[in-house]
Amino acid sequence: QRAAVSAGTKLQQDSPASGSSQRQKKKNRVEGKQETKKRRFPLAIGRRHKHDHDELDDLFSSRVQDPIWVAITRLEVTALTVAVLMIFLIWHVLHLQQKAWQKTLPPKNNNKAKGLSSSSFQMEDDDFAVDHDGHVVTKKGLESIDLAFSNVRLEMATKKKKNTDGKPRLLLDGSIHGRAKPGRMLAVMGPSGAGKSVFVHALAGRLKDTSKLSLTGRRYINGHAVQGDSLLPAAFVEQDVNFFPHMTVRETLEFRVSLKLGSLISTVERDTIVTNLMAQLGLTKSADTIVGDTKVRGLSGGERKRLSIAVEMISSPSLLFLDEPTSGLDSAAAASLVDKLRQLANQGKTVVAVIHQPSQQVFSMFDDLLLLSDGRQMYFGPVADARYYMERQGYPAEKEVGTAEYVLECISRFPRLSETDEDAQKRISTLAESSAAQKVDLGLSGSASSASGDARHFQSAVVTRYGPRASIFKQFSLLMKRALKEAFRGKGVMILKTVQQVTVGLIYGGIYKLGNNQASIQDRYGLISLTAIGAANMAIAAAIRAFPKEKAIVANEIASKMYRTLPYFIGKALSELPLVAFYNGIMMMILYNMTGLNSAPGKLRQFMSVIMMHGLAAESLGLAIGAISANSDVALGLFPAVLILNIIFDGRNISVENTPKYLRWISKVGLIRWGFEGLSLVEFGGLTFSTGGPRRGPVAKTGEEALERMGLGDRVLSDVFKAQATITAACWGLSFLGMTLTRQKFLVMKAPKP
Ligand SMILES: Nc1ncnc2c1ncn2[C@@H]1O[C@H](COP(=O)(O)OP(=O)(O)OP(=O)(O)O)[C@@H](O)[C@H]1O
Repeated sequence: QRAAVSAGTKLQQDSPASGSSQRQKKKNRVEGKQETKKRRFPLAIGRRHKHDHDELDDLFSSRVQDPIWVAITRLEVTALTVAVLMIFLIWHVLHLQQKAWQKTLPPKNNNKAKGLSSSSFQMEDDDFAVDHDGHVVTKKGLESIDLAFSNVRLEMATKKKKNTDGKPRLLLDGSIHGRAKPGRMLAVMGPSGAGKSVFVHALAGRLKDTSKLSLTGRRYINGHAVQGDSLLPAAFVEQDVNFFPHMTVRETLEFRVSLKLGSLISTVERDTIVTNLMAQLGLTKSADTIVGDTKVRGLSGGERKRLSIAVEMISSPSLLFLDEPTSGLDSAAAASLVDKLRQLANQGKTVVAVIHQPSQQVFSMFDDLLLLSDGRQMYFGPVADARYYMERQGYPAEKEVGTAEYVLECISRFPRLSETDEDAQKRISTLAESSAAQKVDLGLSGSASSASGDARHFQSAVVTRYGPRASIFKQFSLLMKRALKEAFRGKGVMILKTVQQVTVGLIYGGIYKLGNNQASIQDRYGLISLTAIGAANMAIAAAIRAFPKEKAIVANEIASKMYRTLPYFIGKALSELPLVAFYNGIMMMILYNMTGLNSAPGKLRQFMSVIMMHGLAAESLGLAIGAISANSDVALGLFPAVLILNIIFDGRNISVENTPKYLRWISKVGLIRWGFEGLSLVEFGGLTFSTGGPRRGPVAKTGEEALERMGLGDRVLSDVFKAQATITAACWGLSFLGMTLTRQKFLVMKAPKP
């Protein structure tokens, strides 16, 4: 304000006609108002017709000398206001979610801790109890689960084509029946493509819902029929489990325990649970090793599998499904892993695992066996009886082989020695018929056949009913911390991106030497355009490459109700900010110092602000593409089209007038255009050019004239910031929507038609 008043007075004093005629006074008043306006809106430097260049320079110097003005410029005020508004908005949205979350919690009076101490404690809750060893156990009679199943049938609709009749394909034929008991391990085995994986997913209620598949069958828990709900109260260890690669084993477990058990436990209790889990699954030695992935060295294959079991054991499920837990492991590692499963079973847990080509040692650790071939059941019963059963069916072993190898050979669709193709098919059909006729005690209680009210009983006893136990704010803080750790620990990626930015900056810096002749106008536009395209390209590509993989992990975590989409997404978006600022800042500093960009006071700050907002908008667009795409291939496929559209409509390559009307909106949302315009306004604002040197088009003496020629005469920098903020916000919204809409849904097992 002081600067405005003094500059206004100065203008009045400097005016040659001050106090002479009324008309002149009026003119002075108008000019004074315009000047005041310019002082209030210093970012409106692109308005060439509103001021002349020298006055702007004077005004700038006077402001720069004023410490208050230096400290609080419109740019900082705008940034601060936006930041405060965003924090308020985020807080408000999280608060609303927190309220909704609280409604889903069990009544408070059941949620209490007893006799808490660091070494010995017990907590009680509707569904959980934490015992004195720090193990979390489920309650309500589900300490053990006896799971029976019958008539499991999975159909896939097919289209009628030349060589198909359009009949549905049977992936599981409806003959499958059996039982997994507490304290026992059931192995599901069969040749490749037999339907083992789809069967365990269907049984656990984890088969991804698609319109093509329909699933029927019956499941019973402890003798009671499960109705309707697809997800069983069980842990499921997928074949390929992805973790955040830069987190250590301990951090991964701490993160999950904190989210799953939230306010039920203190930090000391959390640590006890994590220590016990690591000891139980033989991970203590690797506690501080990062998990790693195909690119980052970390845990061994066996350790990673054991970690994936450990994270599932957090809520101490009584029933555990595993899809090929030994695949990719050598025989010693496979035996060690199955031994850990054996120990869990010995504690009373029910274990169901798909096992592919086990060694005899691994095979003999299982109690029961379900054999499948071509979606049909070949055998269900104790492992110990399998060999005798096959021999009784008339298929004796042709040579000295272990039972695992022998039974797999019996159910192979390929001919055995001295068999024709027809014989092989007949063998499979005979075994399928015999097994369908096998009597299996499903352990049904009297009420089992009724549409059981008890079904509700076990649905209510699982972690899935209430969702995450950590409050929304706790979820947000844990997720934000994880995202920041991931971002800053990926040193390889950080170094690579930094080198990339420095290299590109040095290439531009080595080539562009901007003088002040007429040719330099074109050079400036060229450099600015390349900078805007390069920064957008790097940020979008990086987000597209990294996000779909992360989305797959997050989708699983959200499906297991560890946390909600919103706190994850806000944490993710905010954690990106520091690195986006860092990478774009490096590039801008190099260009600013090497190419001779406009170095008037305050310009560097404006360059930095525009390029950082540009990087943020590009990163958000990358996130949005990743979020709406089914996988990284789709996202990478969309990338060139999105980038090309952004480049075409960057404001230089096609005029608005010649753009088809229905495409004009693209230029409004094209982030490269706004990046280009923002950098141009900062660069050209206040420049003067000599009239010499080669040129294209008419002479432009000032930066404002050059801007006018590019059609940017009326543009102001605040328009650019508004557009960049809007694009960022819209992309965040789209990403959130994409993540919510592409959330995993599971196929419900319906009762078979009578
Ligand atoms: N979501 C799905 N939609 C359609 N078909 C599917 C789906 N999932 C699996 N299939 C088909 O079902 C059959 C059985 O697949 P599944 O993955 O269960 O076999 P598998 O016995 O586990 O084999 P492998 O040991 O090789 O993993 C395969 O022919 C597969 O193409």
